[in-house]
Amino acid sequence: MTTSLADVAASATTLRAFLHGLPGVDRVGADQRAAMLGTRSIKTTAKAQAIDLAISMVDLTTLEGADTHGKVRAMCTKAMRPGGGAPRVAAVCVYPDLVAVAAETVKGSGVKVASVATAFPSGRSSLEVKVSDTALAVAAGADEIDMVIDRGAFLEGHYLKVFEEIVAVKAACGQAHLKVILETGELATYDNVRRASWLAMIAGADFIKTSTGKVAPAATLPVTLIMLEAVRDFRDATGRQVGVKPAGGIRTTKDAIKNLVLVNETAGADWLTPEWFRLGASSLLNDLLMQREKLATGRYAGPDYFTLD
Ligand SMILES: O=C[C@H](O)COP(=O)(O)O
Repeated sequence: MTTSLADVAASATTLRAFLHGLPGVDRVGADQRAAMLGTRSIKTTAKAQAIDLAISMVDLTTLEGADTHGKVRAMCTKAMRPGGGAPRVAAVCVYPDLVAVAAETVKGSGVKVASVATAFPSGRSSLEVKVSDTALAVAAGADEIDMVIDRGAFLEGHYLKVFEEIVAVKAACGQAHLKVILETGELATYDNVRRASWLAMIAGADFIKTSTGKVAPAATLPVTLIMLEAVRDFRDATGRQVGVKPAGGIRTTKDAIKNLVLVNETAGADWLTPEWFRLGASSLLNDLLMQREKLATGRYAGPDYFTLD
């Protein structure tokens, strides 16, 4: 890379020139490669390991207006001890006002608390509100902040505005990790997914995340593939590793394993840990646990065995 990234973000013009200078995404190629990797089969022993790895990468999520303290506590208990000897999940993900309840429940377990600050899911609020939303969530005990980008500004080409918001939210995070949600289902093109990925990483994202789970399409394989290519290329260019989190619509063990194959074949094995790859999902964990049980015993557990998400 001939220009340093500090120079890239020096002005709206340089940032725009850099993002529009990224190679275009071959749409057909990306769709075909994702489809091809999605059909790879894996051996039974590898499948058992893949299921446990996937469980350890789950950001177990509840993001409903009707969420209660009781629901969040129950979800946290399941996150810490999914049952049957399965590993704990990576994190629980909740709205900011429920961070304190989650943090108290998972304390000392190693399960992180993530929160969707910044006027999630639309992001339609002032920067002051977004920064304060973030700071309050961190003060309440959030280890990770999942912010949404301003898709309106991005689609109008106001990249510096999006960049500055991410920088401001990152500053408000302090020690907490920042996941930047691109909401790829609203970005219209794969080229935009690549541009938004780079924009977020240049601005300081620790993770890039596909979706809020409130917009369709959410975490499609081609979009995750493009984001994995972006983090791989960003590390080659800068030496800094950024994580990836597909989220929204990932419900089955099959979906989870397809994602793991994609990670391995695209970004590489360095990303195959919960530190660098997460699966944001509200109902995936139950299917992973059921398939795990099936592999271990040869039969599915009864319907009452697992708590419903
Ligand atoms: O961040 C995670 C998503 O909101 C979860 O979406 P989901 O309910 O489709 O699994």
